[in-house]
Amino acid sequence: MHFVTGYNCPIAPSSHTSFAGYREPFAKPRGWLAWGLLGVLLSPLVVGAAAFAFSLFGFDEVNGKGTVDGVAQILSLDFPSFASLFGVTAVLAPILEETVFRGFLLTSLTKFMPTWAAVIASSVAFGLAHLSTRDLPQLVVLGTLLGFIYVRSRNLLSPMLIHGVWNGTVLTILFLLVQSGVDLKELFSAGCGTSTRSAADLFPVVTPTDRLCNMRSRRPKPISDRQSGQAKRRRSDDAEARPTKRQKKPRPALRGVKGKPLWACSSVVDRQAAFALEKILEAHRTKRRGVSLKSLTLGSNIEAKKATFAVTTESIKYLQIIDAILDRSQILKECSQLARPSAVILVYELLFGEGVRAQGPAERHVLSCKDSLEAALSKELEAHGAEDVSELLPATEESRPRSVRVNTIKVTKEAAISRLQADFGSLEPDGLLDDVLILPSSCALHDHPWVKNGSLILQSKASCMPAQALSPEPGWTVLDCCAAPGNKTTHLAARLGNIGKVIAVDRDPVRFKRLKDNAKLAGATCIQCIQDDFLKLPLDTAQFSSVDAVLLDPSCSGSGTAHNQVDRLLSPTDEVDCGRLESLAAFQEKALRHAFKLPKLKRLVYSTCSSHSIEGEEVIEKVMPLANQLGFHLEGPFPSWHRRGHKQFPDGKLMVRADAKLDRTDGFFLALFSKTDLENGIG
Ligand SMILES: C[S@@+](CC[C@H](N)C(=O)[O-])C[C@H]1O[C@@H](n2cnc3c(N)ncnc32)[C@H](O)[C@@H]1O
Repeated sequence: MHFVTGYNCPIAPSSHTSFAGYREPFAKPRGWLAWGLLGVLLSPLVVGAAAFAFSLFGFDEVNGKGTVDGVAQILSLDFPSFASLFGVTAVLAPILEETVFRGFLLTSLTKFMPTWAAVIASSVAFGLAHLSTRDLPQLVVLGTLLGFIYVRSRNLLSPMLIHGVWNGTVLTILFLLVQSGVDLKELFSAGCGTSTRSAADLFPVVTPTDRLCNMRSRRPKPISDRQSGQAKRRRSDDAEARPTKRQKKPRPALRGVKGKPLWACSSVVDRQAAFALEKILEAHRTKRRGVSLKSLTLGSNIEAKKATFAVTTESIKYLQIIDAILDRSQILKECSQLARPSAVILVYELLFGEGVRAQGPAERHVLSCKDSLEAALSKELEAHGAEDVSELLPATEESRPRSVRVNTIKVTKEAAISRLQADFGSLEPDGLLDDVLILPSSCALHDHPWVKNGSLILQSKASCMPAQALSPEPGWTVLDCCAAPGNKTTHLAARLGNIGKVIAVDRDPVRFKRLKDNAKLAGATCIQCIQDDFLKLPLDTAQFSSVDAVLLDPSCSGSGTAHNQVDRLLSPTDEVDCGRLESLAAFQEKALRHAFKLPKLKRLVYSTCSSHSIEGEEVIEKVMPLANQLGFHLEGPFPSWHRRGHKQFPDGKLMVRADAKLDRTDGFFLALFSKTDLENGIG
């Protein structure tokens, strides 16, 4: 019997006598089933043994997408979808791939090489065609088994049967996992070294539908139905969420108890919030710095950013009381598969948020404990003599207006005003800063198309002060000494009209990448990025002799932006780490002294988002003698701005401050040095 013309390639006479029989893919009608069943039995053993052997050589550490990952992205509880996916992976793919790789390729290769070599070569091609480095070794082994069975049975039905049973079994296992509440996307993104990862390695779904699945997975996933008005906002947030490039999902820590995978929240927002909460609590526990609520909830890989941010911050606000409720109700003791962060989020949703729907096992468990959770809440209120839960919440600051900087390299201020007015209704230009617009706090700007294309920059009003204070002239060369992520750098470029040069320096590789990306997004072609330690730059050499102005915005305690920091919510005390402040201040002074080495320097702005004078006025006062000696004086920028440096410092009135609470922006400090024009006697 001949198969589809074209796949049944006529084989030219060859020196390898054993191939003649493969001209007909179903040449041997009898015995194919026995070979097929033998292959079905052998395949898990052979592939499993191979996976184990490869892991001994470290192959299991290879990263990248596995063939099951794509399937995991789209597999749902919906049976018709599963049935059609089953048809593609367990029936169509085996027929097509066995026809191509065994019926055609293997057979054709036997013309040029011994049969065993053709089996291996076709298996390598089979493995490579799946475009998965991670699964390549197992795919080649599986392909070899399929080729061997084909050679022995001389009937393409045998490898088709094995291939179909393999894919069908893997898909069914995945489906059963989904049904038992396991989130496959999280399971397979859990990183190297977990048992789930090796399970995925062991069972690659062998089908080109992976690519189809990967393509489909880039579409945003619809969020669960919710009833309230806020729920509608969330749904629209999710609908807006367009995953950028490849969606990088947050990787939750899978801490299976007794080998059981943990339940994830079913809704994207709750799942992301639980992940953010886990990371924040971990960082708080270990006193690790650099974990930001914003990047965990508003980063480019996050779907429905605003809702995720809201649920995470609200849960943190309620954390103490939710912890007490969890302990009183003991609902975590009864269930080892519900991790505490997910429980916190779901209890928040159930008791204080929008409610919980019985979508998955985590939700179902929390709902089944509703009575005991409510009883625990009542007892907690009673214990504190509180009438309402609001009496137990930490005091939080009122929400601030949003400020946005118009990137004048890309759009005019007028165009930005009319666009934002059309989108949000009310807004007002800032009275002090030329290119800053102030919008109501309710405006969701993170996903705005003009923010995404770099026409608008989300930047606090205070953080826009330094570039305007420095006011470099078009054609100048400006050195931004501690530049990343580049908010002020791109602002400088805009103030230059993109004419001249901004040399942007940062030593942190991760932040440096963001600096470069932000410069590109802003269309600021006059920015030259240098990844280096600013303190090591030879500023007194010819290389920097063209620098006219400096912006020094060094690392600081960030105490002025503490209202954005979760630490405040987690332990709302005003504890100050004096040792850290002193070492930051020492670096700031050193950096400032270093900047004054520039031979042609005319203007220098020093700024920090700190409310501590040790990082502001004190640094300036210490460097003042050197500055005076070099012919610099303090200029008082923004004379109409009321908040100046602390009064106890003689030059305080020439410095600028912003107070986080009173000025409803970041707490900030700024000082401007200007070269005294000795010739004209202007000082
Ligand atoms: C406050 S942030 C700068 C924020 C930036 N000006 C902006 O507006 O986007 C301080 C930066 O200084 C960088 N930094 C700290 N020490 C440095 C050094 N010795 N050399 C260069 N960069 C440094 C940090 O990596 C960090 O990105």
